[in-house]
Amino acid sequence: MKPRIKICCISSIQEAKTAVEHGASALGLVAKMPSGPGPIADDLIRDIAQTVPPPVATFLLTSETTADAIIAHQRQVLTNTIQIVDELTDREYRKIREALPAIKLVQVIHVIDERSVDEALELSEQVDALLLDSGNPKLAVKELGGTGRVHNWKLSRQIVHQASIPVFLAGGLNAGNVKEALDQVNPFGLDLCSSVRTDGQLDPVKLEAFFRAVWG
Ligand SMILES: O=C(O)c1ccccc1NCC(=O)[C@H](O)[C@H](O)COP(=O)(O)O
Repeated sequence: MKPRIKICCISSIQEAKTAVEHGASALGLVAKMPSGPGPIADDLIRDIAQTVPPPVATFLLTSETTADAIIAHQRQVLTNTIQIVDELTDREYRKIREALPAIKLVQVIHVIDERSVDEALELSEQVDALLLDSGNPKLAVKELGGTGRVHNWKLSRQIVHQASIPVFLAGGLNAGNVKEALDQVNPFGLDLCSSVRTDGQLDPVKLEAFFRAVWG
């Protein structure tokens, strides 16, 4: 099956249109974060999400860590998917589902060591998909994505093989390494931000090269 491609860090209606025209099946809209190149204002997330045609998914990337705050955040921006980039400290996934039954939930796992595999498999029971990324939530200034770094794909491969829900691979993917990533990890989808940008703007030439590298 052809891997789905999610283009993240979308920062304007025009970038959303460009990514969809190239074949993106999901767009990432990054809200306030402790670090990283992608955040935009909630009003802009809402404006962009409203222009995206079905069946393209709109992911709100939220750094909120409680169910109540995440529910309130989605209600401000009205995306059809929530990507939780940090730990949901109260583990109240069910509360989010009850409040927002039509909204899909994606949990990010920052793949660091063997414990990340256990964490991923445990949380896979609670959400619709996992996204494996290369951040580090333990740093004084948390890194929750957009690092441009790859992580240990052997661990990601274990998660993909053992989880019973779709898994996206993220972290430092580019046109030059994506074939190897697909061979090693075999994810349902790919997610990327840094490598398809030039001076912070989505670059159609880099986007084209990435899609060509994946789909031929
Ligand atoms: O880009 C950011 O600023 C960011 C900050 C915090 C969480 C997520 C963020 N970006 C969104 C993504 O999910 C990226 O696509 C993902 O981390 C991969 O990024 P990259 O390694 O740059 O391709």
